[in-house]
Amino acid sequence: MASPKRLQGLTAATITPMTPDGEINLSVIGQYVDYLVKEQDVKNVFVNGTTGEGLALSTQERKQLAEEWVTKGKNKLDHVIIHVGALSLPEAKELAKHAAATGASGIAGIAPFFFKPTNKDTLVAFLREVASEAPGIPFYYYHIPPLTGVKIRVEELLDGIKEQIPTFQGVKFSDTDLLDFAQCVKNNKEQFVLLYGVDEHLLSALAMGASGAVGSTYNYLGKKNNLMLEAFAKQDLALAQRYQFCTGEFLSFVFKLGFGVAQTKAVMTFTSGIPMGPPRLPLLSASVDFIEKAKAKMESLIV
Ligand SMILES: CC(=O)N[C@@H]([C@@H](O)[C@H](O)[C@H](O)CO)[C@@H](O)CC(=O)C(=O)O
Repeated sequence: MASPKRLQGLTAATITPMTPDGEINLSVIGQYVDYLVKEQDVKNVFVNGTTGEGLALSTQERKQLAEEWVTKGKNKLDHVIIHVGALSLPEAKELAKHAAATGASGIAGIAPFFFKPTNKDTLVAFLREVASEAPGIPFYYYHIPPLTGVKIRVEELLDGIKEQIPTFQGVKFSDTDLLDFAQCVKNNKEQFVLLYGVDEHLLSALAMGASGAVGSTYNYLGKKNNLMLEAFAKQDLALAQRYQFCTGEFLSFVFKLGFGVAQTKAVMTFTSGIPMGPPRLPLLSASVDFIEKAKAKMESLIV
């Protein structure tokens, strides 16, 4: 599904549906695609990332999910980006090669985070080897220092990267360092796609010049966030703020209850009606108390 369109707008960081006994549940992916497209106006997905518990899945499971998303997304989704990052270089390369063979529109990779790259050159060397397994599709760097602990500034990383990685297309920037993000935009806006990944701050990133966003809340608040993008494009800042405050009100409420991937699965289950199942250990399922309170909050949201 190599897409001629440049990636922009919203991309849902997909959840990995699981059966009650913890197996991946491929049978609902088709329904999930239709829900995103029809109910949330979201036509781009980022598969096997943080929200998708990618690093908690086996290589085989990651491949099956990649295949299913590409197959079910055909003629419905604009972009299916497969996250192929792994701690082991051979595993990341295998996943990259596989994603390209399935027909994914792009691949992305995080920095390895057990043995960490200590400088830009070693990080680029790792990413280059991964990207070179999929020479026909775009590669995106997935920057998420709160989880990887790899804090190499993206501004520095992007300097000269195209010479090292010819398929380099952009960054999924999941960090709150808006100075670094702004420098990336200032230096590379024409050349690269710069996607922001902290949903509660998206409006600030749009003001900095973000090309779009990747995040977990676009699974269930995609429609409202699309309206925020529209309001921002029309320079209606007051309306854009109201939509951002709506996401903020929900997240600020659930953060106080304890919020992460497990809770995202629960929120998506009650919002979409598609069973997302439990998370995989060491994550634990959201409590009944969380689900009741989050559901009531979601139903009370107004713009
Ligand atoms: C740490 C984390 O999970 N961040 C999320 C956000 O969408 C996050 O859930 C949201 O901003 C709420 O904090 C995304 O950046 C992650 C993401 O895009 C992914 O799952 O690959």
